[in-house]
Amino acid sequence: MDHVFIEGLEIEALIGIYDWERRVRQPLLFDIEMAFDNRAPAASDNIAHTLDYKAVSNRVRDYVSASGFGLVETLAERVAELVLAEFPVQSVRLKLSKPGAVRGARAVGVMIERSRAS
Ligand SMILES: Nc1nc2c(c(=O)[nH]1)N=C([C@H](O)[C@@H](O)CO)CN2
Repeated sequence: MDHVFIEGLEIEALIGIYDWERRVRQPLLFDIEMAFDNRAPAASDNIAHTLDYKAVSNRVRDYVSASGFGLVETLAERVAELVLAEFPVQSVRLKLSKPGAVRGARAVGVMIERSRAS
């Protein structure tokens, strides 16, 4: 299966379980891989036939910027649900990184993969 991907999408959000984290926005990084058959857009050279990575990026940015969850698990799940519900992808693999959250680690976070119920 082909994929369309978005790598290193940086979005600031309210995220975290500690009191101080409820008062400041923190940077998050999203890597998103979406299963999508690219043969139709390749044949037509028409953006209308693609899974438009810019449209997905804008939608994810709007959602994440307005969110305020405690756990990265919750946010990752909601973003995967949104992508599956609003875009014609078979499945989505999502890595959510929270840079600088743990001293000594470049980033921490979660990776999930979700498929459309068939
Ligand atoms: N599995 C998780 N562990 C932790 C989370 C989380 O969202 N998922 N969150 C925190 C704190 O918010 C942390 O990021 C602050 O540095 C701790 N562990």
